[in-house]
Amino acid sequence: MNDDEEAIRAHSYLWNQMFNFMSSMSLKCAIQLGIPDAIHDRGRPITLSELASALSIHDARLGFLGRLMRVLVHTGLIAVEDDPSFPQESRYALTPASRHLLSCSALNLSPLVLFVLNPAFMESFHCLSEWLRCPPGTGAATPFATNHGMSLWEYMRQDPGLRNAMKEGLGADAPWVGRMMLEKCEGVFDGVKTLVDVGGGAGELSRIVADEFPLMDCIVMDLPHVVSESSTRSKNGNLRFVAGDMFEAVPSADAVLLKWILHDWSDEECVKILKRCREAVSSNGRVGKVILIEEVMRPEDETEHDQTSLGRTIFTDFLMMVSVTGKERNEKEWARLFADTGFVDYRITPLIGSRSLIQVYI
Ligand SMILES: C[S@@+](CC[C@H](N)C(=O)[O-])C[C@H]1O[C@@H](n2cnc3c(N)ncnc32)[C@H](O)[C@@H]1O
Ligand SMILES: O=c1cc(-c2ccc(O)cc2)oc2c(O)c(O)ccc12
Repeated sequence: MNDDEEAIRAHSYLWNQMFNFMSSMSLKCAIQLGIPDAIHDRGRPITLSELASALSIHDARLGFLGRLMRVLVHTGLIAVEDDPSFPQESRYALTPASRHLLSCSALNLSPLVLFVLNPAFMESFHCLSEWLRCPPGTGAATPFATNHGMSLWEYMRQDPGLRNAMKEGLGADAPWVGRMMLEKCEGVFDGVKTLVDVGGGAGELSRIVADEFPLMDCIVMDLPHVVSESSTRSKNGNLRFVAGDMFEAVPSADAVLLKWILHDWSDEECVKILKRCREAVSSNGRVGKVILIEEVMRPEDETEHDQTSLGRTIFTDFLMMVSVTGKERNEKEWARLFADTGFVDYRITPLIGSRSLIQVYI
């Protein structure tokens, strides 16, 4: 490769990196407009004018919509099919990726996309360099707090929109996690008469467990402003919500469930939470366990291009650094946390890629 060719390649790489945010933004716009659902509802590939009419977009904006569609085709979210009988008009079709944005999809990722791409997180990335430059002992705990003057949790208390987006975004995988938990972790709820889902949000995962085990008493514990908005019901009435602070106390139970909780917190904070969980499952003579749904980062997540996790865990770890005080952890880091809290053993069951269920024993 000569110098000119190398410079062209280098520039092209940089242009792509610079414009990467437009892939995310056009994805968000496609979800907000309901483009995947409109294509799906038509039952066949859709023309631009049909799409505009399905989305209630005025004819005067047809050209703009066409340019958005060109970006979505370019990024691979939408496919374009040319029908020989209508050579003038392209028809847009779903791809495997956009099928997972459909509201009828069991694995609908749209709520998580809308949550992650909310302005409160995105603005915080502008404060990353300022935050990194802070001398030790100065500055806010996170770039989010540098930007907003408060932690994500304080921000959530006063922003019902973001609170709801978090509930919907992180709760969306509950049907899938629930199914995996029951299929891949046989016996995980054997002997569990009382379960507490700590930081359980809307209680979607607990509802699935409660419906599967009608005799189990399922308690979702979350902060007061979250619980006061929760109305999820189980078929058998064995699901209830309690307000509490996991740093203070966790209700006594045979098992404590934490899904996407500990990755929000630093090691020191996790030890405090796990101590409260340990007390909950060992109180009143119980010999219970703690069940975590978390990423267990594997060596290959940091090196190889594995479609199931690569990038995802590196990026969720980065998001945890920017938005909260947490991080994604590998097995050694998890084992150290459990030992530091006085747990004697643990068992990891991979659910998909690095997303795992960890049973921690007292
Ligand atoms: C990342 S979300 C996970 C929600 C849910 N487990 C899920 O997977 O959908 C974290 C949850 O922890 C809750 N939370 C934060 N601080 C808490 C505290 N001190 N005590 C109890 N819950 C807390 C939040 O309100 C939020 O619902
Ligand atoms: O934006 C996120 C994403 C996650 C998340 C969801 C699913 C995974 O497999 C890994 C990470 O978790 C988050 C979270 O806990 C939080 O407090 C804010 C944002 C996100």
